[in-house]
Amino acid sequence: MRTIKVVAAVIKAVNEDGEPIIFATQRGYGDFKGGWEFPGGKIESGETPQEALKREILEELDTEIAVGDLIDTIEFDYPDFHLSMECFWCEICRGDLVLKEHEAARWLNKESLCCVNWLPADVLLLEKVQMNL
Ligand SMILES: Nc1nc2c([nH]c(=O)n2[C@H]2C[C@H](O)[C@@H](COP(=O)(O)OP(=O)(O)OP(=O)(O)O)O2)c(=O)[nH]1
Repeated sequence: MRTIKVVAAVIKAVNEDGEPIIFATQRGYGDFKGGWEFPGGKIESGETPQEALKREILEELDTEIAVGDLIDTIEFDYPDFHLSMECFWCEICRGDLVLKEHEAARWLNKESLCCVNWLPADVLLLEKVQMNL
């Protein structure tokens, strides 16, 4: 089975009540349309994961991010491919998270984190994100 290498950004911020929140996006096209994910995409040849993530977030959300620590690498078998997805904590440096490709987006806190219909692979990451919010 072919492996697709993807990087994903768990963009963290603080809301007006001082609570930590993270940014989730809903896919606007393709096989997984309507599913919720962490923004990001495929690593191109010659890129580090961090470079790929900065490029993807600039392309998809018109926003510059700082890439922090690796949260986890998710390994998941979809019917047609194996996904290897490196997920990083990120923060916004500049920009307003403009949805250029996604259908919708939400800021989620610890309690609402599991309220959206996450893609199957992402479910494996949620516990770690929740523990560290
Ligand atoms: N970006 C992202 N992709 C995810 C997540 N969870 C998950 O299963 N995926 C899967 C969906 C896609 O098959 C693949 C990411 O590819 P991608 O974001 O480049 O999207 P795509 O296949 O539509 O690619 P393309 O049209 O831009 O080439 O990883 C996630 O949280 N974020």
